[in-house]
Amino acid sequence: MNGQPVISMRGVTYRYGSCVALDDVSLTIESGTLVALVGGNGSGKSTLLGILADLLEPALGSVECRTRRRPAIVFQRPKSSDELPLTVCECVSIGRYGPRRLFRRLGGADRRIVTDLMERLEIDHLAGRQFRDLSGGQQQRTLLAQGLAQQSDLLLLDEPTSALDVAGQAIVDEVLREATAAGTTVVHATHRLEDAVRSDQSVELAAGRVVHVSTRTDAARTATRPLQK
Ligand SMILES: Nc1ncnc2c1ncn2[C@@H]1O[C@H](COP(=O)(O)OP(=O)(O)OP(=O)(O)O)[C@@H](O)[C@H]1O
Repeated sequence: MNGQPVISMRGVTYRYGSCVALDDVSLTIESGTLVALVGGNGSGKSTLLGILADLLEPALGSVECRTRRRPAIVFQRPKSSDELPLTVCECVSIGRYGPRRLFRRLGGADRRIVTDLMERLEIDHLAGRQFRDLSGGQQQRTLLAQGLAQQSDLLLLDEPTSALDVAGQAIVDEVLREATAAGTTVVHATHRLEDAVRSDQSVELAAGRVVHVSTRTDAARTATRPLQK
């Protein structure tokens, strides 16, 4: 099903009180692609992720999300992260509890998924450490593993590599590529130009509006169209 439109947004506007965070945004995202949301501080990237995650309700416009599962969203730094006494392994395991299965016990298959992801993101040696005691980059890899553990077909990431060193970025790039190759659609907000260049589609926001979209073909990335008024 790769290449099918999985998200269609039409004329989406979102306001925080009098602040217009998204202004008449239209966007189509295909399944199995890596999409970068780029733009300066306050341009609307996190708000757009919140809309895609169905956490925020647009004031105007429509959002059609043809995913089979609930989207997985990974925030930069959840507010609870300094309070909850969770180990890295427990933190990743949270991704295996669906909304209605909070009190079920994890089975062997769940534990294997958690272990594999910790190995893949090279945090397995930190499994027993407290999440709140980790460095920023180690926390980001743990939260990404938690998002991937949900095995959603739509993964939404808010600046997943902002605290990572070069080796960590390479690991995450590879893991995200594997995820899209397996059919997962990944949308990530980023300030890094190289993330945008490596993505299949790059969506640039400024003051809540989409000002440019570019897509990458196998041969090269081509600027397709300046968007909107
Ligand atoms: N909870 C909120 N209450 C009021 N205004 C908000 C709130 N969250 C965001 N905004 C405003 O909405 C606009 C878009 O913010 P958003 O966080 O989506 O931008 P961003 O591109 O993710 O920024 P950054 O790169 O700094 O993370 C900004 O003007 C911001 O001040």
